[in-house]
Amino acid sequence: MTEPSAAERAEALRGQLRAADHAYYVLDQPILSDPEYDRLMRELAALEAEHPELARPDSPTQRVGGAPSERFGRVVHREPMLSLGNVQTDEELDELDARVHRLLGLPAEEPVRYVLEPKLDGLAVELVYEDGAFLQGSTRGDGVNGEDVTQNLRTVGRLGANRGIPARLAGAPRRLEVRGEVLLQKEHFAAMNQLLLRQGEEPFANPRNAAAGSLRQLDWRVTATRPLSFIAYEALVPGGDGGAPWRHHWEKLQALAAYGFETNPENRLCLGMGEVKAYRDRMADRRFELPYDTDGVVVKVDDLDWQRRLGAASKFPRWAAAFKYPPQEETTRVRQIWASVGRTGVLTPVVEVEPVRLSGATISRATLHNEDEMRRKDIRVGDLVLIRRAGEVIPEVVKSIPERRTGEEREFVFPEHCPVCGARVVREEGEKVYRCTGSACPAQLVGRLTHFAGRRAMDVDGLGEKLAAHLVSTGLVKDFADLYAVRFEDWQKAFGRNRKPAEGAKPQELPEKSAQNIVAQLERSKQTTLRRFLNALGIPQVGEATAATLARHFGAVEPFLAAGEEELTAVRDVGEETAREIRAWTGEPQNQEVVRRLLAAGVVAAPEPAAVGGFFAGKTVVLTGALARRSRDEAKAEIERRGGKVAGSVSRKTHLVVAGEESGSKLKKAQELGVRVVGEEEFERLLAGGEP
Ligand SMILES: NC(=O)c1ccc[n+]([C@@H]2O[C@H](COP(=O)([O-])OP(=O)(O)OC[C@H]3O[C@@H](n4cnc5c(N)ncnc54)[C@H](O)[C@@H]3O)[C@@H](O)[C@H]2O)c1
Ligand SMILES: [Zn+2]
Repeated sequence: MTEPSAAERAEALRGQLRAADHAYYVLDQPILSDPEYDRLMRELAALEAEHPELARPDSPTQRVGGAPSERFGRVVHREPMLSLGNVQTDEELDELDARVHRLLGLPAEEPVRYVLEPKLDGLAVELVYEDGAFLQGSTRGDGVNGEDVTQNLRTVGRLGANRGIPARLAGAPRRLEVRGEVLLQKEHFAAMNQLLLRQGEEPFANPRNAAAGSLRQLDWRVTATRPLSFIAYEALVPGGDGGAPWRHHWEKLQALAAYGFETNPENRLCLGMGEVKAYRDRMADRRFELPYDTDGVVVKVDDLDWQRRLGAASKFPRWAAAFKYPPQEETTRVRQIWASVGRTGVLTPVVEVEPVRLSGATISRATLHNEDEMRRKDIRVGDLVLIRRAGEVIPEVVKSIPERRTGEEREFVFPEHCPVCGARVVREEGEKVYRCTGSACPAQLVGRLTHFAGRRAMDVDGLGEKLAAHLVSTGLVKDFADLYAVRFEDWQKAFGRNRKPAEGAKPQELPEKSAQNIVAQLERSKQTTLRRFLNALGIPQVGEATAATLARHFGAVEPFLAAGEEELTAVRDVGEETAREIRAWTGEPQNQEVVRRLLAAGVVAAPEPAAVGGFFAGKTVVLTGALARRSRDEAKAEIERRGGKVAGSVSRKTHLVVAGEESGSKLKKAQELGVRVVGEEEFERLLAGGEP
């Protein structure tokens, strides 16, 4: 086969991009991930730059958005609605700043004033007001021709999602064109998808598509049922901004708020690139805390006269650009699906995917919560799927892309028998999940053991799934208490199996060392807190939070074991069902016996110590880059639980910087200021109470 010529490749890329544009802008159901789309776009732009004879005025590199759908009336934008150029690195940001200086003839040392705004991940609309009244509203469309969605827009904000789109403005110029983003807040998105599911309709892949799909309805009454919000970020007056009462973008934003629009409280004025970068870092840290999705920050030259002088190049203004975050979504292929059996016997589909980079980490597994979800999303082995990671550690499988199937894909069938113990698998009436019915299922026991040893439970480092599986399969461990009775030579054997000794090491040295290690870990784990201990037991309905409540209430193991249903119900935040489940567990003589043996082995479950005096107490910590073991939120919660504070940017007041994968400018800053920097391993050690 011969390589396609540049002309053929360019044509193929244009075809792919046009199809993707149609799916994304017109149908609101994308068939590519954003990074895939961006890669194709960059390839095409590079080809066209290298071979100018291949450039076409109608190429996707030259055009904004997609063609407006024929289903809507047409609105011609008086001023075209442009896209935003992309910058991805510090160097590109500096280039942007240098270009602004050059084009305006400013001295290099004079800092430019920029307005920084979160890049909202919704869809852009334009609203026309005359004499203060809302006249017409439209989508961006192809930048010049938008879709008339006036009626639909009138309903935005009616459900109280935010102020929405005001019907009348206070004190606005005679004709005013307002631009901004229609979006769905994350919680509204989740609730809306739930509702769509219950009605048997197709849920949306992400809040952006949901906002676009909700607004671009033929029947405005459907739009009215969707909790859409609007945030304004641009205002134009015919005759140039000369006819308008403002000279700076920042003033425009203030004016928009005064007219009655919601503007973004996160917007900031920044002087020079140092402040621009600091803002970007701060927002990157906080992005998952914001109530809506953002996919970057937008940098805009503040001075409107300068904006005019800078103008635009094809589809991008030269006075603004978007700094995009690492992608949250990617497409990848499903290699395999299998059912994993958890500690409560629930079978969960585990989806193994071809490894991809996602918000700063390499991903090879994704979750589907249960069979219903797998069927609904129609995920098959061999499928290309869209996966999404929004703050959590393991990403979620969002959808399959049936448009890109080859016919080789296979559906995954849930086994009728437990893949581990062979017992029957049942799905009870009204239950969403399949469960292994084996009362002595080793997989369940392995699940319970790893939970018991988990970081938030007894915290036995090194007792993972593999080791637990070995202990169970050899019969060494039948319950938690057995763990503390395993003999040293059995640990050695456990570590010796299937292992090649390390290069240069004497045989047996490695297993011996590992055995010493685990014994030390187990010994250490005996000094624990009641909260951790109760969590470790894996009592149905008792997670970390309930364990903490119970620990506070009872203060010791014995009164907890003795408590009847009524007393348990009286504990704050413990409902009747939970109380019943707890009592059923503690009422089981076998369970009582295991607890007694644990205590006899030397486990001491003390009441929670006050959080003072630990390493993190009173310290300010900055997190940067992606951590592999915890989400940002979890890491933050752990630090706060120990009396520390998490800040967004590095300063002289910072005590510690935790640097995960792909940490950037904050790491540099910390090194400049001489702030202590630790990696993930060290951070975990400090959290576990290790010596600083
Ligand atoms: N997955 C796909 O198949 C597919 C198809 C087409 C486009 N896309 C995605 O869309 C991108 C191109 O879309 P685009 O042209 O809309 O560019 P863009 O989304 O990169 O940037 C322009 C848009 O940013 C938005 N925006 C958000 N906050 C803003 C603020 N504070 N100020 C100004 N504007 C703000 C506006 O809607 C504006 O139209 C691609 O890079 C790709 O990621 C994906
Ligand atoms: Zn089983």
